[in-house]
Amino acid sequence: MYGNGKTANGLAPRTAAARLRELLHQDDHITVCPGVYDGITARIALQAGFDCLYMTGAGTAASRLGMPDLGVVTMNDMATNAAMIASLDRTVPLIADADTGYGGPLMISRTVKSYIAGGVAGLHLEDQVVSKRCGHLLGKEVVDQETFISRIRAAVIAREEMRKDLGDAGDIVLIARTDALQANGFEDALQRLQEAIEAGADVAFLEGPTNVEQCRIVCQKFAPIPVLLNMVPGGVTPTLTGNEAKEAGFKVMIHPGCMSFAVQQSCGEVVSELKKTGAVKTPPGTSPRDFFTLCGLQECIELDKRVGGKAYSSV
Ligand SMILES: C[C@](O)(C(=O)O)[C@H](CC(=O)O)C(=O)O
Repeated sequence: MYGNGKTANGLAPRTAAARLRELLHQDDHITVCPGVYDGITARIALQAGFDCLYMTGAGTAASRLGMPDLGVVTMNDMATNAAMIASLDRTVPLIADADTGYGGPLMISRTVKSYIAGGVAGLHLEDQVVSKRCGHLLGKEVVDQETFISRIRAAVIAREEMRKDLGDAGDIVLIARTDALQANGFEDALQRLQEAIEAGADVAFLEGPTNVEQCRIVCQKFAPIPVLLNMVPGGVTPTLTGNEAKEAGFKVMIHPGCMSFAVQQSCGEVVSELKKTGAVKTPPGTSPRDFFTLCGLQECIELDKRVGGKAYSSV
């Protein structure tokens, strides 16, 4: 950024949240976000040209802790991971899972502020109990509606405080997620989302709709408030394509498991081959250079050159 408040291309800089808000309010458009959880998966998704990424909590728990999505990750695990991913390409907004907010209202405030400070464009906050689980597992428990709304209020106030200090850079898109459908039914889940929107949330997220009719109803009820669809393979929601989800009325669709499940499958095959034969079959053209290029090798070399370095001139 230059002293006149403009970027190198002469345009006013846009914050991550502003970019996400723009995507969410485009007519006849659904934003499809791959679920990423580390530097490699984020780089792969960026290279594929997605205009928004999703940081999955399940993937973060699995990749950072080797643990299932059962509420084991802490705010620091999540905020650090989200900030790293958001930093890889500031022009591509990141939506990050914030689970239950990791505690009471004071902790939720701290979580929201940490995500904003890390450059996250949007986060979702849910109404499961703190010992939560993946929304597509059975036996979920939710907090009462009043507690859920106090979580949303805590997030809204944290954002207000950040905006007061930082202006637009203090903004973040708040996505209210309810898991109440499984235990309390559809009407209760809709009511929870309604109150969350009234409390200042920007996007509604009904976790685990079990049929397309529920999808259509939730989108119709909240329009023009954007509604998010969580597409989990093997989960409780019927599989919809991007177009089908758009037709149902969704404005944003996350695929949290798309990378983790692919890694489980493809790495599983590679290591079982290695175990069996003692050799690894790599596709032709694979090399360290190729892999590091995915992770910004060229930009690193350029930076070193710009400061007069020659360290990588013969890499
Ligand atoms: C969206 C989600 O919160 C996530 O962690 O990515 C999970 C997805 C999953 O566990 O596969 C969810 O609760 O739906």
